[in-house]
Amino acid sequence: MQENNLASEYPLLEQIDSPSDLRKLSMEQLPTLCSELRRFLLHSLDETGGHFGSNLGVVELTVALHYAFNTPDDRLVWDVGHQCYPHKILTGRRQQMAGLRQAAGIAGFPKRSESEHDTFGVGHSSTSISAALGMSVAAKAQGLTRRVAAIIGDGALTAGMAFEALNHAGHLKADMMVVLNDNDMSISENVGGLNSYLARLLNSTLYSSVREGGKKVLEVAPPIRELVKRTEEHMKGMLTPGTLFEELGFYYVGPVDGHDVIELVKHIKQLEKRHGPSFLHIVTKKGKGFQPAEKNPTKYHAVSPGYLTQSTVAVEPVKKSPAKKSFSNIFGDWLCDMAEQEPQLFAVTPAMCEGSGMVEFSQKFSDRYIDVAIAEQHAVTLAAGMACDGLKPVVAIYSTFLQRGYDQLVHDVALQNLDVLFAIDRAGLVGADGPTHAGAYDVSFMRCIPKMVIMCPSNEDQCRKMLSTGYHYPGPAAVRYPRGSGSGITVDLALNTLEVGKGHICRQHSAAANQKIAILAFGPLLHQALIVAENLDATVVDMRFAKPLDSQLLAEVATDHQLIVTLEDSCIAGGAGSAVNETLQQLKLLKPVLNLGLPDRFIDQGNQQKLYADLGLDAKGIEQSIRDYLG
Ligand SMILES: Cc1ncc(C[n+]2csc(CCOP(=O)(O)OP(=O)(O)O)c2C)c(N)n1
Ligand SMILES: CC(=O)[C@@H](O)[C@H](O)COP(=O)(O)O
Ligand SMILES: [Mg+2]
Repeated sequence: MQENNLASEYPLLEQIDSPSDLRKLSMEQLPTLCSELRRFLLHSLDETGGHFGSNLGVVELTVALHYAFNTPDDRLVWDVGHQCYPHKILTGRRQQMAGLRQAAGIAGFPKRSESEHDTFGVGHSSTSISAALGMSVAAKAQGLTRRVAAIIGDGALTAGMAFEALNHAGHLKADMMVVLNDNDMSISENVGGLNSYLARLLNSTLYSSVREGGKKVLEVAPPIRELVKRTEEHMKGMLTPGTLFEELGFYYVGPVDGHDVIELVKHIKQLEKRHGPSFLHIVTKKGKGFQPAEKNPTKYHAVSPGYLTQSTVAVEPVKKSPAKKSFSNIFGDWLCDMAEQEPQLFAVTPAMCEGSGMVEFSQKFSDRYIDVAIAEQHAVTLAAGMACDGLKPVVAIYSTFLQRGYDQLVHDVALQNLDVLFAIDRAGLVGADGPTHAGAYDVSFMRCIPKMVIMCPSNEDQCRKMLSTGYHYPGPAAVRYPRGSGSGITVDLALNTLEVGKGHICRQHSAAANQKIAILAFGPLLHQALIVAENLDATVVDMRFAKPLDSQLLAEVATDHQLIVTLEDSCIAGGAGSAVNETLQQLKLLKPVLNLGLPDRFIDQGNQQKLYADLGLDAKGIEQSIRDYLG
């Protein structure tokens, strides 16, 4: 976006390089600023793509918070952080929006190293209340009168962690504000009793009018304040029970129109004077101001570049239609096919139906489809319970989000050897979402769990076979596959299985090979290994299982080769390569081993393929590493 265009198109917005500039505006100018900001977002995201509906929905809220609070000294803590673009624009990063979610550009989530305004790094949901409470505790300990607010969506509020924090904040009577941005949506429709409860709160006009009446008097006649307050409390007790949030110790205000920026500023200013925890419940529309997104917020949760021109015609956001099926689609197809013949198959998702490729299953097998909301821990233990009593649960979960359910995986599933299949999507690097969403650690954190079977498909066909293998394996099993598509290989539609713990030699070095090198690949990087092998005349083994490792094959290969190279799209620390090292030691086969995989550091966002290339995990880089190792 050209800065010289901004002067004419965004006259107010271009005056704002920090929230202190924003605070120079009059209240009356704020609605105009909001419409400029919304327009800016629409155009900026047309160039870069990114999270969409949530950002359009929080324009007024973001302006109001920065206007009412003295940021960055006061703290704003965003939950998930996918709605932080207006915040980034108002905090000096307007021009950097052109590089949003790109390599060397600004991140798509709040990031402490990027700005003092990003008070807490995030990407996973439901952390904001805990973090804000921590900041409130710190402010008190240091004698600071700092205001702190957590901004959380109705989806993120469904996670246990959010409730743990509410419970504690009420107990501490902490000086903090929770702003609930209720747009009645998660990525898909929000589910659960809490969602119904919020809807009931919206409908209880009686309660709102009592509170509204009370507030008006409260502002004009201080002596009557206590009387009104007591009457209000009394009425609440008589007419409706206190809200859940009041019961937890919060002063609740709402529901408030989250698109009325002036009202929002007034409410926030009122609340920030109070001591103790307060709860501002605002109602917004996901995708506000862009009709196709308002109508179809799930499709517009995130967009690809170029959505704007075409969606005004097509109403659907433009997603590049890939010729090849993604691994998520391969999983979704397998799920439907397996469910046809297995009546006890149930599929569980923690709020990631679309991303996990489960839309068709959710429609065809609605009675066996379970969206637990954003509740990964619960998803895993729910599956454990189902497995105890005769069902065959399949938990579809992103690698990064399984981190949330780790104790449940160990203690509730594996320890009891329960028959649960984990379909782990987004394994490896994911690209634009960056380090918060990288599926880098699952092999390492699962490998140490007794009884786990861990499968790493190198292509789509193998992925399907591994899903069937894991499904029939009578214990905890995981298949981990990457974001996006594979090579487009034809998939055998039969529901065949593989032998557990068996690898496969794909290519043998020739008799004339100078150095006998064996590349042991775990997962989709096998294709890069095969290219390298042509140049180096190496053996290539598709190991398939990170656990149990094919130690017999490994022993054979180690005996016959001078160098073993392990290759994986997960972190080397404790990964599949480490399993090879350990096994070789146990077998007393002390061979030189070169472990290639994700390095022991967090990898920033960027184009997925390019990131792998930059890390030396494309054919060229792998060959170079091997040549360097051999000296
Ligand atoms: C622990 C975790 N699980 C799942 C996700 C994926 N995710 C990102 S945004 C989102 C929906 C959040 O809904 P809400 O908080 O209501 O925000 P909205 O998108 O409606 O603005 C989900 C499920 C995540 N980021 N973190
Ligand atoms: C913010 C969040 O956690 C999700 O919206 C995530 O960005 C989805 O990622 P995919 O695009 O890989 O489904
Ligand atoms: Mg929501």
